[in-house]
Amino acid sequence: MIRIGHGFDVHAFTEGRPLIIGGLTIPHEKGLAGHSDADVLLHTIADAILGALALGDIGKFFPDTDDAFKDMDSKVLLGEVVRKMNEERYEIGNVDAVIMAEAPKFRPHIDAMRESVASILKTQVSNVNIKATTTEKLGFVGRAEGITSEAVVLLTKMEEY
Ligand SMILES: Nc1ccn([C@@H]2O[C@H](COP(=O)(O)O)[C@@H](O)[C@H]2O)c(=O)n1
Ligand SMILES: C[C@@]1(CO)OP(=O)(O)OP(=O)(O)OC[C@H]1O
Repeated sequence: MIRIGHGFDVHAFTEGRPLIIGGLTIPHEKGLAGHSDADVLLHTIADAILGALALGDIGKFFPDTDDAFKDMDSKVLLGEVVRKMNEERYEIGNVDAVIMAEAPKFRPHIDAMRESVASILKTQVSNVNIKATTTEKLGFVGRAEGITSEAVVLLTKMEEY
């Protein structure tokens, strides 16, 4: 049994916060605004997994009106979604994600990001692909107002012994 899910998220740039993407702090002059640490990539992957399981979205489980999730580490958030996925007896088949940002350049960080995401997802690095693109200076991403990300995940049913 396999299930597919799609995730999408956007966060605006802001001064005075670190840029945290894929669980890593990426050197940049601005970070992202959010109720949590605003890790747009991990939120996207969490939403894709919840989508595949028809469980809704991250706002349902981690409302941005709840102080408990203020400045939350999104590695914990995604870890909790992975726990729900395993509870439903599913595991990651593969993930393919894209980060859309005018800057910074993510390519030097992609391998470390894949390791970080794979470890949270409890899967092999070869099951995680992360891409980056600009939007050729078009739109809010092109004006460097924020970062957006999309992902698709395939989940596979765990073998029963
Ligand atoms: N924030 C980004 C954006 C892009 N890259 C890498 O550059 C390649 C070319 O991007 P274009 O948007 O000009 O097509 C892209 O394929 C990525 O490898 C990046 O690292 N960080
Ligand atoms: C993660 C949560 C909760 O702290 O906050 P944000 O960092 O604002 O992220 P978003 O992707 O807008 O939605 C999910 C929120 O509930």
